[in-house]
Amino acid sequence: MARRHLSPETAVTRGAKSEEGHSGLLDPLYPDGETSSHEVGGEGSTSRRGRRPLAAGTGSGPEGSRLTVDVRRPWGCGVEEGCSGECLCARSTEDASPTAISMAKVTIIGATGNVGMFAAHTVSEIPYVSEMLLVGRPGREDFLGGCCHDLSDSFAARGTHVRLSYSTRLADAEDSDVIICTAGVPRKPGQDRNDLALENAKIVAETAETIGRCSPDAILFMVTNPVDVITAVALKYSGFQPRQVFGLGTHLDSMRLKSLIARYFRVHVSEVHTRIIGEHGESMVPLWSATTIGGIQIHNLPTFSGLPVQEMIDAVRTSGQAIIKDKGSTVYGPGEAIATLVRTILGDENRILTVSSYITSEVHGIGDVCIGVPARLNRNGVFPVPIRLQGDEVTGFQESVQKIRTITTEVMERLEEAR
Ligand SMILES: NC(=O)c1ccc[n+]([C@@H]2O[C@H](COP(=O)([O-])OP(=O)(O)OC[C@H]3O[C@@H](n4cnc5c(N)ncnc54)[C@H](O)[C@@H]3O)[C@@H](O)[C@H]2O)c1
Ligand SMILES: O=C(O)C[C@H](O)C(=O)O
Repeated sequence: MARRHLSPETAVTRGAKSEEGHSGLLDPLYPDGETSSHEVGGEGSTSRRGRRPLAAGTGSGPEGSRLTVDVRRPWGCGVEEGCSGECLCARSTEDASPTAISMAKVTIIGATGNVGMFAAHTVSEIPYVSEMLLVGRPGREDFLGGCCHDLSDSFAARGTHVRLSYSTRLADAEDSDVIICTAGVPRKPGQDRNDLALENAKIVAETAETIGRCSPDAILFMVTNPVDVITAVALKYSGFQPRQVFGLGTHLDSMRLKSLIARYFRVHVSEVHTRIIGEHGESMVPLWSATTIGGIQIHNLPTFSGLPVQEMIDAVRTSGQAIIKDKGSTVYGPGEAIATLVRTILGDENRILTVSSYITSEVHGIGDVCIGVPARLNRNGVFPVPIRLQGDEVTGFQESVQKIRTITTEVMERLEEAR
């Protein structure tokens, strides 16, 4: 697969050209109509990977907050250079990142669902995405076609272009750089995410096996719940390396806590840096030791003593179910969180975000489980960052790991029995 490599400078030039109305570059290797899936390109849809979308960048600061200064500087505003991760973990030659930024194909599996559909919109805004494939189940062709049509109208309004296609065949995900999986049943009011484990594991095991065969170099991003268990299933059945598979994990929970803290202290969300690790679920663990406001450790703020810590954590724990009860599903939070992570990978940003990742011994020697931990994300995938926790955080994390490990083992056994 030929790739077009863009340095940041060429990226600007091409963005500017598109703004003036140029239709983009022709890639003679990939004329229109070559893919087996259904394509919905706007007028002037020309190359498979070579288009430079016009979308403004929306860079992410600590734990994913968007920095407005990033607009139209998709490679970052420079202020993040200090948190590239290199000071925290030695880089091996294995994970050395490419220096040029290449355009990417992103596939969304489960694209007819609430989260998949909105993720298609948010991911299409990422300036490194030149091609997007929406995958749904057989029988949903009209719906998928309608989604592509609707999205391409939004591109016209936004002034961007991403080459869009849809398919009901997973094999068309071939050559994807990132594959996002939102396929699976969502919980109903009153259910726990873990109630979905076996049903969704069956769907994901089959999906991951196919992806492992047809797109062996992709990075597989799991959203389906219970996301930690499902990430482990995807890792096993894809046959991928651990760096290639991760889940949305506690990134969304971290965003929810960030929002509550910012509101409490009446500061802009970008001033708050916080993390929740462990299960994306009941046993999640807030890291107050890693929480800062305006760069000041939260314990050093006199007002911290008045912070309703337990209420805040309870609110984060119950956020998903509260939204599901009121409006049926969570969409905007996960959709934006998905885009932040995809952008961090495709932009080779090396930011440290909290995702569900396979750990060996990075957190207090605990390992052999997929769970929410701080990890460095770049074009080569996801690399958990070795950390030490403080006080209650250690026992909280151990308990969370134990819970997820038990459910994962049970699900893996049941999957094997069923096959
Ligand atoms: N990790 C997170 O933070 C997070 C956030 C939101 C949603 N989710 C999870 O994402 C999943 C999707 O949520 P949603 O609200 O979009 O649900 P939805 O019902 O709107 O969409 C489900 C999607 O999965 C597909 N699907 C269902 N059964 C399938 C099967 N047997 N084979 C193939 N595809 C199948 C459907 O066609 C649809 O595209 C759920 O598991 C939900 O819990 C996770
Ligand atoms: O809560 C859910 O079931 C959906 C998702 O995990 C969320 O937290 O929004």
